[in-house]
This record gives sequence, C-alpha cells and structure tokens, in this order.
Amino acid sequence: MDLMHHSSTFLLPTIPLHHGPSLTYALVVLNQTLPRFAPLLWKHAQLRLCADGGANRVFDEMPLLFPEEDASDVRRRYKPDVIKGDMDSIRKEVLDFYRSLGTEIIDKSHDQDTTDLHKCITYIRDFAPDVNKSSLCILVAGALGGRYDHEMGNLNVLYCFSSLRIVLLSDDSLIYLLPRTHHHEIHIQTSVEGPHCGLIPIGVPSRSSTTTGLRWNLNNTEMRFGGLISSSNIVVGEKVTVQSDTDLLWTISIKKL
Ligand SMILES: Nc1ncnc2c1ncn2[C@@H]1O[C@H](COP(=O)(O)OP(=O)(O)OP(=O)(O)O)[C@@H](O)[C@H]1O
Ligand SMILES: Cc1ncc(C[n+]2csc(CCO)c2C)c(N)n1
Repeated sequence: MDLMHHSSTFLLPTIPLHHGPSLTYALVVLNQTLPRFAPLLWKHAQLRLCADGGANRVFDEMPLLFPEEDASDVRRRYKPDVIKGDMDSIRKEVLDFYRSLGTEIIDKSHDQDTTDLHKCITYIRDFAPDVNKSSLCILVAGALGGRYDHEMGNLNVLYCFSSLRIVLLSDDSLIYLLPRTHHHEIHIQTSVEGPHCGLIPIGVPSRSSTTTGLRWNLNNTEMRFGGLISSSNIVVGEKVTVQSDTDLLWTISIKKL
C-alpha cells in the first residue's frame, strides 16, 4: 500500500524545501474568529477564498492583528480571490468593498443543501489552476469550536472530499483525514504542534488500527464509538505512523506562542 506523508509546515514562518511533499496551498476562511496565525496561512496560500461570512472576519479582524497599521491598508493587502456561499451572512459594505477590489463573487443562494465550506471546496477542486490534486492542500481557518452543527458539517466535508488533502484549523488544534487507502507517516513540527493528539474512528468502527510514535500505541486494535477511541494521546517523537482498515481523523494540538 502507498505511503502518504503529512507535515504541518504551513504553520512555520517559511516552508522548508525537501521536507515532505511539496504542496500548493489554498486557504478557506470561515465565519469564526480568525486564528492568530491567519496572516501566515494567507501568505503560504496561492488561492484565498472566504466562505460567505468569512469575508466579514477578514474585513473586521485582519486590521486588529496589525494594530499599528492603517486598517484600510491592511484590508487592501488581504483581498480574497473569491467569496463564495449562500450570501446570507456577508455584510453589504464588505461585499461592495471586495467587489470593488476585483474579488470574484459567487452567489449560490439557491443551494441550501450544502454548506458554504462545501461550496468553497468544490470551487477549489474544479478551478484551482494547473495544480495536481495530489499536491494540493486546502487549509480551513475557523473550522473548529463554535456551533457544533457547523463543526460537524465541517468534519463531514473531509469525508465528502476524501481524496483531497484538507486541514481544519482553529487556534488550538488541527484535524485531517487519514484515508484507509494509504499508510500514513506524520512528521511532527514540534516547535508549533503537539504533544496532545487523537485518532478518531468517526463514521464507522475500525476493526484494526496500528500506530507507532505515540505514548499509547494501537497494535491491531479495534476502535469504535461506545468502545475505545484514541483521545488524549501524546506524540513521543517527531514521527508517527498510522495504518488502519478505516478512514481515521488525526488531530493534534497547536502550541500557543
Ligand atoms: N460557529 C461556527 N463553528 C464552526 N464553523 C462555522 C461556524 N460559523 C460558521 N462556520 C463555517 O463558516 C461557513 C460560513 O459561515 P456562515 O455564517 O456564512 O454560514 P451560514 O450558511 O450563514 O450558516 P447558518 O445559516 O447555518 O448560520 C459555514 O459554512 C461553516 O463552515
Ligand atoms: C436534511 C437537511 N438538513 C438541513 C438542511 C439545511 N442546510 C444544510 S446546508 C445549508 C446551507 C447553509 O449555508 C442549509 C440551510 C438541509 N438542506 N437538509
């Protein structure tokens, strides 16, 4: 089975060369408080989208992260490429501001069956210019915490697009899917993440999961809701390996500065 490498180098100020797969990043900003490292994610991304009310967050909160600068200068510097969603949360002044700067606005108000995040992922999948999908990584800011129905909707997007690399982020942790189709090698960026971590068999039980590099490793172990799930685990080194008969969620804490 093929090996998939993972590394949270997008949390570093500069992405080291030859350190895991070289990836092209896209960023989706959701309608929650911007993580403190939002400007870093923005810098690493080659395509930046706001999901509906996520545009209000960029407009309102990016200037707060640069208190010594003029707010309108900051807003012009952090101009999303695309705003997509059902447009029931974005304020008119924000829409008008970014439209005047040339942001592409995609109004999908007729679609009330998929979330704004889902709509944004569809855009990236279909229109990310000339990017091999296996080297594309979509970072989603503001995906965790807050309203639980939204949080579950955001996790569901990982399963809806399980062939894409998608990382859900908050200030405190990140989550991505480890597809059962691969063995996984996770390179821990110890300066910015860990040691708390989890492996969660959401969706279906796992009959057999095996890991290395954790304080409490799994050894051909069954995991299911109602039985064992691996929460409150700890990474012990710089490399974790995972193999499983089912898709698992990997989550790891993000360090405060
Ligand atoms: N509290 C939250 N927690 C987690 N994700 C959120 C939260 N609020 C919004 N999001 C994410 O941001 C996206 C855009 O948010 P927005 O508020 O514009 O959505 P919405 O469609 O108006 O939601 P709703 O009508 O259900 O309140 C959502 O699709 C969701 O992915
Ligand atoms: C069974 C079912 N449950 C909830 C919704 C509502 N819904 C889901 S996504 C979405 C768009 C949010 O921007 C809305 C309103 C639905 N359509 N079908």
